[in-house]
Amino acid sequence: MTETPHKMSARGVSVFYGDKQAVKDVSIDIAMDKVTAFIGPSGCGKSTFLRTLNRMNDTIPSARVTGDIMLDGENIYSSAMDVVQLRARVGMVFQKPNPFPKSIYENVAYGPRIHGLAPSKPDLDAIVERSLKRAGLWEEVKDRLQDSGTALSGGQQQRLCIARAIAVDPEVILMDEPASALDPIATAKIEELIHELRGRYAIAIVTHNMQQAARVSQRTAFFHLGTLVEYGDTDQIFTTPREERTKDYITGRYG
Ligand SMILES: Nc1ncnc2c1ncn2[C@@H]1O[C@H](COP(=O)(O)OP(=O)(O)OP(=O)(O)O)[C@@H](O)[C@H]1O
Repeated sequence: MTETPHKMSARGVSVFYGDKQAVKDVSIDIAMDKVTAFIGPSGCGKSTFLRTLNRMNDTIPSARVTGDIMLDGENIYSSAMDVVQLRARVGMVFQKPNPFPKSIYENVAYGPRIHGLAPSKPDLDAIVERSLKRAGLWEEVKDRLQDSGTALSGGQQQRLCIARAIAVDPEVILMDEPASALDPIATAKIEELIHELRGRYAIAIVTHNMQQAARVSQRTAFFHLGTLVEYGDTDQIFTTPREERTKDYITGRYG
């Protein structure tokens, strides 16, 4: 695999829901300047693993995580870690767009305001504009910032959610099947956006869609039955997988 600086490192991570183990002893490094795709058949644990990276599983009462996850060398599961701060540094975009039932402006302004990132109204306006521009939505909404975020199309709502994540200046963006609820045109826009965001943020994306993984990522991790079977450069995983199970999956033998 090509050498590159790491942003996050997981070591020996397991996740349990009650007695059931959903993720088994996963160790992986998430590159600073690349898009990492998590692929694998339904139920293999890829979303569960993604959620360990910003402690989103903390919100599920039956979930228990063991192992270590470091963000710039700092253990995110240590008691010293402020989870609210962590989720600003490691933002998340979900499968179903989930804007707040508030204006487009407020959706983006809320995070920077509560994190104290904008001392004045002009500062906040500038953050909102910059975030919407980076999310490729500004031109479509600049004249109606006070309209409700929920009145936008599905694809626009998802880009609004990306703008909301960007607004608090994250270091990592996690995306859990961000385009699976969208039509092909909206999906293509999200994929283009992922290309544009690469380099500025470390990005990890769960996708069911292997073509999408091949298009948007530089690294691919293949999960099966809770284990990380193979991790490598996307080109290698899709052309010369080392593991039989990876080959079976990418050639469509199961999943
Ligand atoms: N909140 C939960 N409570 C109990 N079990 C769960 C919960 N969420 C997921 N699981 C179980 O953990 C396993 C892994 O699920 P997960 O959603 O992480 O897989 P996935 O690979 O992302 O699948 P999919 O692509 O279908 O979302 C599955 O067996 C699933 O049923």
